[in-house]
Amino acid sequence: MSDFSSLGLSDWLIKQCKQLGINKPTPVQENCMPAILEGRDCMGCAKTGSGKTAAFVLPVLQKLSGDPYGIFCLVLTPTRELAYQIAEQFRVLGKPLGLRDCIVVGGMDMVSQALELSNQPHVVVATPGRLADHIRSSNTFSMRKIQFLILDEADRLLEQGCTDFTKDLEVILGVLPTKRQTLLFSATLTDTLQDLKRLAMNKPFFWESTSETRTVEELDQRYILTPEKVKDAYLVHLIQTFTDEHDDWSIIIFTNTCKSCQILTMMLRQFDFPTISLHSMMKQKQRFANLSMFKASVYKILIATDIAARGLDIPTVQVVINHNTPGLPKTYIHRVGRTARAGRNGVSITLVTQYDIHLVHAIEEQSQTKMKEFAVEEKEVLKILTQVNVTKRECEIRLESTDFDEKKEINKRKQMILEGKDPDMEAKRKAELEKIRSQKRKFKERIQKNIEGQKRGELKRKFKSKNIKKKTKQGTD
Ligand SMILES: Nc1ncnc2c1ncn2[C@@H]1O[C@H](COP(=O)(O)OP(=O)(O)OP(=O)(O)O)[C@@H](O)[C@H]1O
Repeated sequence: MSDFSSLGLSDWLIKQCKQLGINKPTPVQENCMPAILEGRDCMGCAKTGSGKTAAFVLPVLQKLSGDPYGIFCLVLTPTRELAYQIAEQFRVLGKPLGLRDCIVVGGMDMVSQALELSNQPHVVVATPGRLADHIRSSNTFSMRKIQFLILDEADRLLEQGCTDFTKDLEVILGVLPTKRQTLLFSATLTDTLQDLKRLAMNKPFFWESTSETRTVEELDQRYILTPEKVKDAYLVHLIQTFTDEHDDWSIIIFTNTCKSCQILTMMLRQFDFPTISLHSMMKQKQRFANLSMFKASVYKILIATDIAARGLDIPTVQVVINHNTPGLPKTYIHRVGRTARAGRNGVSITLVTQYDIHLVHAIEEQSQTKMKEFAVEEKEVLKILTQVNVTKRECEIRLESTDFDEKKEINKRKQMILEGKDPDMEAKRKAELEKIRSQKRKFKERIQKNIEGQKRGELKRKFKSKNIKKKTKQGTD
C-alpha cells in the first residue's frame, strides 16, 4: 500500500492528517486521489466508513493551496447535518491555509448565509434546495470560477426519491462553469452511471472497491423475527440488555416516520433510557443540538428517521437497530453503515415482522450478505410485553393531544408554497384524483362482480344440464 506522499500530497497536509490519526491512505483514497490531483473527473464507490470524505477533501485542499481564491469548491450533500460534518473536515484539514468555508443549508438564517457567500469563501458546502434559493434570489456572489463540484452521496442527490433534488440541481449547474472537475462519491453509486451525461463529466476515472459484499466485514448483521405487536417489547429488551452490558456504547435506532420516531423517543424515556431524537419535523437548531449531545454521549440512544441514514460519522456507535425493515436495500446499507466504521466492529439488528420477510431477501441479495438470527430470551420479552404496549399507547395518546399532526400538515403546506404550488389547489387536485381513482376502483369491482356472476351462472347452467342428462340417462337405463 502506498503512503500519502507517494500519492502526491504535500507535507503540510500529511502533517494535518497525522493529527487526525489518518496515517495511511484507505483504498478509496489511494485510488481516487491521484486521478483527482491529475485533474480528472472522478467517481468513487466504496463501502460506508471507508474514508471517502478525505478522498476528495485532501486533493481539493492541495489544489487550493496552489491557487487560493473563492469560491473554489462547491460540495453538495443531501442532508444538513452531513453538510456541517463535511465542512468541519475541510476546516480541520485546511487550518494551515486559513481556509474559509460557508455552510448553506435549509432551516438556518438566509441573510447571514447570503452575507457569507458574498465574502467569497474558499469552499461552500450546501444542500441543493437552499443553495438554489440563494442563486434564484441574489446576485451578490458568483460561482463562475469554481474548480471543483463535488456530489457527496451522489446517488441520493441524483435519484428522484421523496425529496427530489433534480430542479435545484439544474439551477445550480446552470451557474457553474463547464470547465471544472466533477467528483461523485457514495457507498451505493453503481445505479447512477446513467446520470453522468447530465453532469457533463469528462471521461471520469471510476473506482469501485472490489469486494463481494456491499457491507463491511466488521459488521455483525442480525435479525429478530417478531410479530408486529411484540416488536416494541423486543426493542426495550434489546436496549436494556445492551445498556446493562456496556457503558461506552451508543445506539442508533432507525424508524420510518417522524411520528414513530417521536413516540418511540417518548416511550424509551418513560423507561429511563437516555434517548434523543432526530427527524425532519424538528426545528433545525434542535436537530443540531440533539446530534451534538448524542455525539458527546450525553445521550446514548438516538432515534432517527432516514435523515440520519447517510454519511454521519460517529465512532461511538456500536449498535444500529432497524425498528422497521427498510423497503430499499440501499437504505439498509447506509443505515447499518453508521456503525463498524473505519475498521471498528459493530452490530446491526433488524426487527423483521411477518410482512417484511421479502424485504430481507431483497436486502440480502443486494448486499451479498446473510443476516443471522439474534438470539433473545423470548420469556424475558413476554414478561415486559404488557407494560411496553401500555406505555406506548399512553405516549401515542399524549402525542395526539399535541399539535404534532397539525404541524406536519403546516410543514407540508409550507413546502408546497416554497415549491411554488398553491396548497389549497393541490388539496383540491388530490381530492379530485382520489375521486376518479375511487370511481375507477368501483367500476372495476362492478365488472369483476359481473364476470364472477356470469361465471357462476354458467357453472350452474352446466351443473343443471349435467344433472338433467344424468337423470334422463338413469331414466332410460
Ligand atoms: N486513511 C485513514 N486512516 C484512518 N482513518 C481514516 C482515514 N481516512 C478517513 N478516516 C476516518 O474514517 C472515518 C470514516 O470516514 P468517512 O466519514 O469519510 O467515511 P465515508 O466513506 O464517507 O462513509 P459513508 O459512506 O458512511 O459516508 C472518519 O472518522 C475519518 O476521519
